Amino acid sequence: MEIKDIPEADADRMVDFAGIVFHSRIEDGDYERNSWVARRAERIGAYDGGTVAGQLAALPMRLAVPGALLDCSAVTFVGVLPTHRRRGVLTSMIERMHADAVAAGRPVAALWASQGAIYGRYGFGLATRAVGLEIDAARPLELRTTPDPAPLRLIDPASAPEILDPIHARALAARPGGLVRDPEWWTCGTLRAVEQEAPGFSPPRVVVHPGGYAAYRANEHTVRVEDLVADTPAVEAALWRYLASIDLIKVVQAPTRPVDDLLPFMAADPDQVVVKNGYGALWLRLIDVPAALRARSWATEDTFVLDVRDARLPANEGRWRLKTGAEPACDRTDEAPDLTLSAADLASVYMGGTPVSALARLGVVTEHTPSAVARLDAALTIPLAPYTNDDF
Ligand SMILES: CC(=O)SCCNC(=O)CCNC(=O)[C@H](O)C(C)(C)COP(=O)(O)OP(=O)(O)OC[C@H]1O[C@@H](n2cnc3c(N)ncnc32)[C@H](O)[C@@H]1OP(=O)(O)O
Repeated sequence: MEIKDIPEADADRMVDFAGIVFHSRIEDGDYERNSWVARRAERIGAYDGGTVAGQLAALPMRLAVPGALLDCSAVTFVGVLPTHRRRGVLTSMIERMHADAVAAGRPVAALWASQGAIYGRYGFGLATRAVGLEIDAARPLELRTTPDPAPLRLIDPASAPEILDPIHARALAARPGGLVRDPEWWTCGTLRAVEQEAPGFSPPRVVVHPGGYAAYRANEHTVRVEDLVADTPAVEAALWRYLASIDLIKVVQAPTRPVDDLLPFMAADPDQVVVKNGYGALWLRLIDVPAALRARSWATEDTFVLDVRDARLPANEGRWRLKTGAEPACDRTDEAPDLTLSAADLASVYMGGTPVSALARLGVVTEHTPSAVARLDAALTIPLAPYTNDDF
């Protein structure tokens, strides 16, 4: 098996290949979108002679982490032919992706996993989670927060990048976990014409407030919210009120919302907003542990010696003296460790979405110095839970 680049001319073949491994029929509009993803990615192939037996795409993106935007390999389109599975093909492609990310100086990689059991072995940890919300819109939505009265306007999605991006940038600064979106990402990704998961729904509609926006699709009785961000709870209230009051609509579905979304608390009748499900969203890989730890902002001034286990990227392996606070530092040390943890678990806690204390209680993070777990949790604390709503 030879691991090498897939040429751009074969980008469409990657879409066909994805159809085979995911057992799906990719419809017209979605085909174009997938082809666009394959073309803008770094394309890694596992070749068995002239046949592609495995593929992996890595999109060069920027990921919002607490207090910073980090270069990130956003990994997608991963698949191995059913004829070649469980022979180490995926492992070889991940090794190549890791090497590419190191060479490009990207401190992190991220992905959405088709199955949660796959990526932990490669040093990925589940870093953001999401919930699905549903509003009963057959009756008026009463809210405990007074909606901001500024007027809302529907805009042409073509003008969305210019109008929405500054609002989205503010949201990324307030809440980590999302990707920086360029104009193409807005139009071909976020506001794509066809959404395979919502057959029969309208093209995207975009409603804008000076301090927020909502992008949604609708059919004759349902609004499906695809993206909603707001500077303040009052703007959030204005957007939810609008969505729930559209004529003929009986239900508002929001399949991907932050785990600490205010809406369930904001509804005057809590039974009117149902939390449908919770699920794992973004898996994060700290490609360069010290660079990632230096880059994020920290809630407390403290010092830790972390003993990091990373068999896949040995440059991360060993003891790191981490100084948190206004001027973070992270350097090699021989001092005795306060905590021992895997690179995957460090990735899980890195954006503040998983408590170190939970992992310590599971027995997978070892505390050598009493209170080190509680202190690290305090240093990692962020005001809003991390949230990823970028589909790739
Ligand atoms: C970011 C994304 O794109 S997610 C999409 C992932 N793709 C899919 O789910 C499509 C369908 N599945 C596939 O294409 C393949 O089965 C893959 C990509 C999941 C795995 O590829 P393979 O080449 O078979 O994996 P590989 O042989 O390198 O496996 C390495 C290890 O992972 C384990 N593993 C692989 N797939 C799975 C799985 N689905 N569940 C649990 N363990 C798995 C293997 O058992 C092996 O473990 P070991 O090292 O202890 O022996």
